[in-house]
Amino acid sequence: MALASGVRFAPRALLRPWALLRGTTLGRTEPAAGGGGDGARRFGSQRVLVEPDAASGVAVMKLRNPPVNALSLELLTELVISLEKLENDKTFRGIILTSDCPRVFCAGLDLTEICGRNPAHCAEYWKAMQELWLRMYLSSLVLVAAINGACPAGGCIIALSCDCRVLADNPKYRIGLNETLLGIIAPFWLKDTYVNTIGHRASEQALQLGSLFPPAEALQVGLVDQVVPEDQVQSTALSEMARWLAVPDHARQLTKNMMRKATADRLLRQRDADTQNFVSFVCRDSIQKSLQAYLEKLRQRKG
Ligand SMILES: CCCC/C=C/CC(=O)SCCNC(=O)CCNC(=O)[C@H](O)C(C)(C)COP(=O)(O)OP(=O)(O)OC[C@H]1O[C@@H](n2cnc3c(N)ncnc32)[C@H](O)[C@@H]1OP(=O)(O)O
Repeated sequence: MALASGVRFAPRALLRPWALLRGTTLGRTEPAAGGGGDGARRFGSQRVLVEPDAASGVAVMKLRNPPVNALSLELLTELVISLEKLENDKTFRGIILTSDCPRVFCAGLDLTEICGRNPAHCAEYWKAMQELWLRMYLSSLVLVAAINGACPAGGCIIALSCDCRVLADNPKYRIGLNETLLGIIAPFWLKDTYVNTIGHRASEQALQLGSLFPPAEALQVGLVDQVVPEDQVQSTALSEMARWLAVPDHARQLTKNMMRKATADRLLRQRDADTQNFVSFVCRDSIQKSLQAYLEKLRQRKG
């Protein structure tokens, strides 16, 4: 993790996700709709669409794991790989992260990955979640979240790992860490990310109550930086990106590292213990029952 002008400080090789991608189309490059030159070619995978613009050095990364962009093991893996690809390509200085699924930015953890699964699977899944958070939180690129849908729990953590958040002004698009409402507890690094963003007292309240904030409240508490009409989310995210890219990379990167390193190091120091805690917690019968009941409620809510 050497730190110097233009040097990337994101931890690398923490996970070897390639083996998980059997049958996916990661790395395929195709012309973007209406595009022509190299700068308009898009790439990505089955669940992550990347639209790079080499001229501006900005890539738009779209989550597309319908119906709700739940963070399945495959989606986590493909996100990590797409991020790594952009981090390693000196053409790119920023990523706008958004959803390709209508009305939902990201529904958080894919509960089917931790319901009725064996401890080894839960451990593999949790390591992939840690990996994504570490990579996003410490990314040397500017990450702007263009939040065009509901953003609970793990979805909120992904947004909070970005440098800036623009939320569409729709009362249905609520954002926050609602873990307690599922009968589960946010681990310390989710809590730390929350505290770093909205402060201790607001986090204390919001975490215990499992609050999901509608846009105006999310803006007021500092969970998002801008709330704009839905059709302006993308353009506002681009304007924000321009503001962040106006700062010399090395100064911005070193400052970001200074602000975030201690929080990330805390997880890096106790990654295995955190995984064991997660596994032993979610594998308890009582927790499995709550998760199952929550999933059932979600399924019945439909229609
Ligand atoms: C112990 C350590 C804990 C660590 C941290 C955990 C963080 C987490 O992320 S826990 C996950 C928390 N997530 C949620 O509470 C979100 C639940 N989902 C929703 O509230 C809604 O689905 C939505 C607001 C995101 C979208 O609403 P919409 O009406 O558009 O869609 P639905 O009809 O509700 O859902 C469609 C479909 O998707 C299934 N589904 C929804 N969320 C999840 C999920 N997180 N994991 C797996 N599956 C999910 C839902 O059951 C529906 O499935 P069916 O089509 O089969 O009925």
